[in-house]
Amino acid sequence: MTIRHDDAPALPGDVLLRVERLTMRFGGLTAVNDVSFDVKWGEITALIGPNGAGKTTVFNCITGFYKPTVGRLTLQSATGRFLLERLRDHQISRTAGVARTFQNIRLFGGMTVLENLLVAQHAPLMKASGFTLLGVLGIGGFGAAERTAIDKAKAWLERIDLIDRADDPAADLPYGDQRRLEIARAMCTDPALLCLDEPAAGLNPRESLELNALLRSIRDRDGTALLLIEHDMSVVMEISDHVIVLDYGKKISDGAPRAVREDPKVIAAYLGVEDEEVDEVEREIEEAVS
Ligand SMILES: Nc1ncnc2c1ncn2[C@@H]1O[C@H](COP(=O)(O)OP(=O)(O)OP(=O)(O)O)[C@@H](O)[C@H]1O
Repeated sequence: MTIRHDDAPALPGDVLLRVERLTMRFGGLTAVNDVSFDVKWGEITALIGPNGAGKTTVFNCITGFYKPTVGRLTLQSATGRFLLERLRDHQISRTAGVARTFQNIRLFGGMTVLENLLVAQHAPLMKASGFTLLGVLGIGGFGAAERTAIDKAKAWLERIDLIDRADDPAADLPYGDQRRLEIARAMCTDPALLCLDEPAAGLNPRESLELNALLRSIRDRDGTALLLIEHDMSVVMEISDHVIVLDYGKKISDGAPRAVREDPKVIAAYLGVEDEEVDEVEREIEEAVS
């Protein structure tokens, strides 16, 4: 069945995902409150904010883990226009082309590094088999599809410098390598949008630099847009093109990294000051920069 939502309004050509008035309530708690933003093609967009600000909840709404209480999530890619809030999570990943990684690494630790990248390509392989045993045994296009899958997996292992570890169990890799493998696994599905939940968490400075290089190359070489939640401000400021800041479920700032970093509302949120003290923070910043 082809899923397309042609009744959704067209987005400007440079916008891949438009989040409009997104609200998510859990009983009496409003975790995300009337949040709107765009994710553009060819950009790395960072979603930041203090603990409990609602970042993961926004991710869970975009990727279909939660059904938003209110809001429209329009994704417009080469394969069509989709209203994500109407889709189930597997449709969002397979049909709309949204891939994600989690805060905690979720590789198949007992499988080899190569197998982890082949499992990610399960859907096209099964399609090539015609979902029949004869298909899997090589009648029809399965053999060619399998070779394509292996070639793609190997190309990604070359790119993340893990080709020499292809036959080792994924669990034996150092933490930073597991992170990059998880990202490569997500990229094996050829996503239009890659959502990364705290990709730099737990990395040492060298691993963090390798991660930055990988994320930039995904943006520049693969043309995949990235949306990431990140607490490490050096990573956010270094690689993001666009930053959105949440605090208590509301968007408080949205713009280029430098502008957001100097926004008094953002500084106040991170310092944990009350709303009425924001003016004071603003004055202090102005005095400091003048
Ligand atoms: N399934 C849920 N049921 C009830 N409350 C939830 C649920 N998921 C999240 N929350 C609440 O929603 C609020 C926002 O949580 P969320 O995890 O989205 O924040 P976050 O910005 O990702 O935080 P962190 O940086 O600590 O991961 C929190 O108060 C959290 O306790």
